[in-house]
Amino acid sequence: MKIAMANDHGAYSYKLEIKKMLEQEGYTVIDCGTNSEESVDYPDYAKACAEKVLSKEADLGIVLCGTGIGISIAANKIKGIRCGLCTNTTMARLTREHNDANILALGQRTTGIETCKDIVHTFIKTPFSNGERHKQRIEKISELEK
Ligand SMILES: O=C(CO)[C@H](O)[C@H](O)[C@H](O)COP(=O)(O)O
Repeated sequence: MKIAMANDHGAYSYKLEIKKMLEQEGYTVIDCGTNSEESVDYPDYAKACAEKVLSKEADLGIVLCGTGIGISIAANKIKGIRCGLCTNTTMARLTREHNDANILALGQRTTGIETCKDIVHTFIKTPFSNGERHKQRIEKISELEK
């Protein structure tokens, strides 16, 4: 599985730690930056990750900023992206099962690293439930993009 990752300066160290974990587990990580703690604008990195997911170069994406809020708002502006900001594993499971989220958002300043690692594992291992009611709702989200 290929996973695109992108972050702003507020989540650089979490990106490195989660990227290392995923690579050690055999996942391919496409690192869309940023790669320092120099201040940057999170929408640029949300876009970079979203492009990898939409082009299918990556199966899923993970975006990180201080809270996960800014970068998830930006990612969700991009047509075809369903980005779920998660602070626990139940949210991670349900955003895959119910929303078929294709990008996970995490916050370095708000969520502990061990929790984030558990969230990442749950997110990438949980399939969409394929439930009819969920498909219908996701179709309605797509309608909102038109
Ligand atoms: O978008 C955010 C707030 O919801 C993120 O936490 C950003 O990382 C944050 O705004 C960056 O703030 P900074 O003061 O420029 O480090």
